[in-house]
Amino acid sequence: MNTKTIGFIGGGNMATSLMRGLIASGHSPQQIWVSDAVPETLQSHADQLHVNISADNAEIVNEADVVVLAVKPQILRDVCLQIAPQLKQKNILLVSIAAGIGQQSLALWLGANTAIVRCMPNTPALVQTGATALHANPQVNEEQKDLAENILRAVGLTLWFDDEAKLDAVTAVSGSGPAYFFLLMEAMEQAALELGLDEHSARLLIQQTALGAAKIALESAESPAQLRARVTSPGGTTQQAVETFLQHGFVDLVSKALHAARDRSIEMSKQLGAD
Ligand SMILES: NC(=O)C1=CN([C@@H]2O[C@H](COP(=O)(O)OP(=O)(O)OC[C@H]3O[C@@H](n4cnc5c(N)ncnc54)[C@H](O)[C@@H]3O)[C@@H](O)[C@H]2O)C=CC1
Ligand SMILES: O=C(O)[C@@H]1CCC=N1
Repeated sequence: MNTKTIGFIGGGNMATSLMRGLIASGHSPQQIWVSDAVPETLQSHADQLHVNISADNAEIVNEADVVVLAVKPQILRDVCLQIAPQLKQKNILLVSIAAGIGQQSLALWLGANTAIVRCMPNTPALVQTGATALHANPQVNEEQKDLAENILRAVGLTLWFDDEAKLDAVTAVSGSGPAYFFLLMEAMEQAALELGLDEHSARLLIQQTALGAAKIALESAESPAQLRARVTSPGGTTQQAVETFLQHGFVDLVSKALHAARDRSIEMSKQLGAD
């Protein structure tokens, strides 16, 4: 387990997932610092996670060996400009998890010599089943690469990408991805109620089915199409359902949704970044 002090600027959904995941995997809460603009958020982190809190982003930079930028992309520029003067005095690794903000913008705001790992995690980090893509700028040394990887690997799978542009696609696939599965679960639950199941039974059956499908997909050497075929008895119930999905443009719809997410990531970098 790494013994570095990890600072989070922004203590919202994603930072909470990462902090909980790190603590669950053995990282000491004493070696985690978090700042936030909302005092109640900070107090709840102190009460529930027993991490160190501060209302001052500058204090996070002072205390930490690595700082994770976990604010919304819309305010990232202001936060970076705020901490930039301190970074000149303290050469530490910055890890940005903001969607759609590229290395070029981060370097402009934080200082050209700053070691920056840009990454795209997802909320299942909360249960140590996250998936994170990472990209390092040339200032990041091997030790810092290991440090960033250790933080994110504590909460799930990590994958490095040399080509930063791929992170827009990753955002559309795994960054936003949990929401797509939750949407499917919501829709299945609604349909299950229409079919006469009670809410409790429907939710349990759907959750366990999602878990089982993910587990089998991970553990099997077969493709999703082959696994689907194993459920689909000719002339049976699954065939009816799958044909209904396909006839109504399911595959095209998923493609359109992922393209829209990818395009939004690119658009955000143009609107909010300096790329
Ligand atoms: N939620 C998700 O599934 C994922 C989010 N991300 C990225 O993570 C970042 C954070 O997203 P969420 O956690 O969902 O947002 P969030 O809104 O839950 O958290 C942001 C936090 O920053 C705090 N904040 C606002 N201004 C601040 C300031 N000046 N200084 C310090 N803290 C301040 C807010 O009070 C809030 O608690 C975003 O950049 C997003 O693109 C990346 C991957 C997945
Ligand atoms: O919706 C968003 O913009 C962020 C990035 C990926 C997941 N949540």
